[in-house]
Amino acid sequence: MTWATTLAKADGGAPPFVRAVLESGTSPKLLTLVMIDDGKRVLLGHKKRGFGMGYYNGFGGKVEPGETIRQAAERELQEEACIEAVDLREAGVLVFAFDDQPVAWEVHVFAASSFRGEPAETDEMRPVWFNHEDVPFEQMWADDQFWYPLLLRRAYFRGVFAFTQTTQLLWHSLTERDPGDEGCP
Ligand SMILES: Nc1nc2c([nH]c(=O)n2[C@H]2C[C@H](O)[C@@H](COP(=O)(O)OP(=O)(O)OP(=O)(O)O)O2)c(=O)[nH]1
Repeated sequence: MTWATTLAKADGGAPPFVRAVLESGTSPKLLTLVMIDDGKRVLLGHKKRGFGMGYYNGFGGKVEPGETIRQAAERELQEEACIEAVDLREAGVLVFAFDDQPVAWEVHVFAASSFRGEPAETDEMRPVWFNHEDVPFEQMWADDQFWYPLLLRRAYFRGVFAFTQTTQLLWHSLTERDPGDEGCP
């Protein structure tokens, strides 16, 4: 997570708990998030249970043992929205540090513009299309408003976000990157 540590030192520096968790040597918890964006509208799910309940979000969840991050993204999209992405691409990576958790969350964001199947409501999500200009940020995670513009213009992004009380955003640092560029941000 070298890039995350570098970002944590940028923009005035993250709260100390962020650097502590990033430099602890403990592997982050890996999660996925799939955004369906047809160029004019995004497909979001209204989360019915669990972490982030009540928020609109893309589809995703924890990476299970034995699967790749991409396989996890495909599985979660099928499980939560009943669809299969046709042109799934890596869109960015978000690292979340919470002041009450010993490990960081590393969320791998994927995007697709087309899919097979018909989005359907599941136990976890109720799918709803939103025009780009109507994305309901007031009913979404507080960090989303910062990286959505990059997602929608298909710029690869990396960000580090610090939360307290689970949902209150304290600090963030975000960078736009070329996915093939492995140098420092
Ligand atoms: N947009 C956005 N998504 C986030 C943020 N934080 C965060 O965990 N997510 C995403 C990543 C995952 O897709 C999802 C959380 O995963 P989850 O708890 O639903 O995982 P899961 O489906 O494996 O869990 P479960 O229902 O089996 O318990 O929320 C955030 O700040 N913004």
